[in-house]
Amino acid sequence: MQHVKADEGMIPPAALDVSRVSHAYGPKQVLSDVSFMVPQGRFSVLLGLNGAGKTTLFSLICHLYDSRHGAIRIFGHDVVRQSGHALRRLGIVFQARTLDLDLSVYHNLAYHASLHGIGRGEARQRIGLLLQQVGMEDRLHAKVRALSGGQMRRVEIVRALLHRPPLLLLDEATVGLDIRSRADILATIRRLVAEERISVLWATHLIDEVDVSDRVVLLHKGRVLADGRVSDVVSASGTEDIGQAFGVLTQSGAQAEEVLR
Ligand SMILES: Nc1ncnc2c1ncn2[C@@H]1O[C@H](COP(=O)(O)OP(=O)(O)OP(=O)(O)O)[C@@H](O)[C@H]1O
Repeated sequence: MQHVKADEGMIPPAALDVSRVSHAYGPKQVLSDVSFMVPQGRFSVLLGLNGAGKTTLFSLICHLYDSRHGAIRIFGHDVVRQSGHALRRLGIVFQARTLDLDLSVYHNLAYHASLHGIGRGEARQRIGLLLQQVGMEDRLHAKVRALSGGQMRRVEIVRALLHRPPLLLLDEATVGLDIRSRADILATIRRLVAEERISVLWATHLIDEVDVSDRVVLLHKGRVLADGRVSDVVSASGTEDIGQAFGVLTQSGAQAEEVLR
């Protein structure tokens, strides 16, 4: 699979370019030579079982840890050497909830906006607009503690988008939500991609969150087994759908890597 580099002439850089990244916690190797790209303005899925290494990868992308092996670029900016340029283009929703339950929706968001140097007037406007986009404009002054799990996730999505990042990463954003809330959150993000042209990497272990028109990166035990359009991954694995492809690839490991990369 060909990976286009950011500095190749007229070709626009990928929103996210992960190149040959490895990571170990002490002696435990959790990512091995991981490479893939997230194209601009598209919804891409990072699909992997629990423990595949998705959260570790996200931690490296947002520079919580140094990636000592390999390189990560956001719109062509290296997250280690040009972290300011790279990280201001990135919004992230972590798996664990991180809102202050005792503050209102507005105060949680306004606090975050001020950390990004967004003035009070602009922050108020932006918060209003984004809450409207996620269908929560009527909850501006509600205490976060009073919100449902799905509503809290929406507030976290708004918070991640306040500084207008062109790339949004979401780590198991629907975990712990009921079926209806899961579908609503996913639809909201897909609409943002279609209407605002933001680039999204959606990490999940749930196959039913993958659409046939998506791009998918299949991560298993710290290795990328497949990377490309869902239809290509499915046909290259000789199966009928991404669920079957996932099953085949995760059972046949290295052999599958030969077929699909
Ligand atoms: N701080 C840490 N120290 C040691 N091992 C860790 C640490 N964080 C994660 N791991 C291990 O690294 C592997 C990958 O974990 P990671 O959380 O990145 O996977 P994941 O795909 O996000 O799974 P999940 O959805 O369950 O969080 C797992 O075996 C996990 O136990």
